[in-house]
Amino acid sequence: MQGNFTTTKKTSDSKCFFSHATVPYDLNEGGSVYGARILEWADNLSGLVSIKHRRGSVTTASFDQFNFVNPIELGDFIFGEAFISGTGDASMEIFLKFVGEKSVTGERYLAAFGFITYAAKKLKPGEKVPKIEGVTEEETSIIQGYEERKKIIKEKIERNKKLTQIIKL
Ligand SMILES: CC(=O)SCCNC(=O)CCNC(=O)[C@H](O)C(C)(C)COP(=O)(O)OP(=O)(O)OC[C@H]1O[C@@H](n2cnc3c(N)ncnc32)[C@H](O)[C@@H]1OP(=O)(O)O
Repeated sequence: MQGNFTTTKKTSDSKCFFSHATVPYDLNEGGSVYGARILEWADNLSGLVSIKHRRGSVTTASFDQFNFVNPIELGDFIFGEAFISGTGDASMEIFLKFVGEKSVTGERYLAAFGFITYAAKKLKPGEKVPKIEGVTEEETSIIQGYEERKKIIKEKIERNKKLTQIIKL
């Protein structure tokens, strides 16, 4: 039986936050936070957001873009924030930012930001993931760019089909 499951949810329904004081375990040999640590936090945070948005199982489909803007030093605080920035039929795009903060002075800087796509698993026939509506000006503005980003993602998926045929196993 087919049904119309489409609803709209607000970014505030699924937005998630991360906070952490950097410790030696987080560092690379150069003394700043290891990029892969930030990617792990990012994937974890996006997983929470996408599960809360669809209230069902999900999987990471792609790190569409991730930008390391400023290094995070030992002792700095790091604050992450992630929200749904666009939805397709089965996919959810999550925007993330990580802001560093000097623990003593409170000076803040943009450490990293990016977009990750998650895909909903086990959708019922006719079911789509809920659409998204921004609450803050920042969220609404980022959501407005979704259609343009989705176009680039579709082109990438088509290019990847050719690439996967030539990648040797
Ligand atoms: C949280 C974790 O640790 S998960 C572990 C890491 N992730 C994995 O192991 C996932 C492995 N990959 C897979 O299972 C599959 O490739 C999937 C589920 C991601 C995609 O499978 P597909 O058969 O391509 O599914 P399908 O074509 O229906 O795509 C589902 C949605 O994902 C989107 N999608 C698929 N591949 C990509 C990609 N590379 N980049 C961005 N979006 C993608 C599609 O556009 C589609 O979105 P839409 O319906 O909103 O247009």
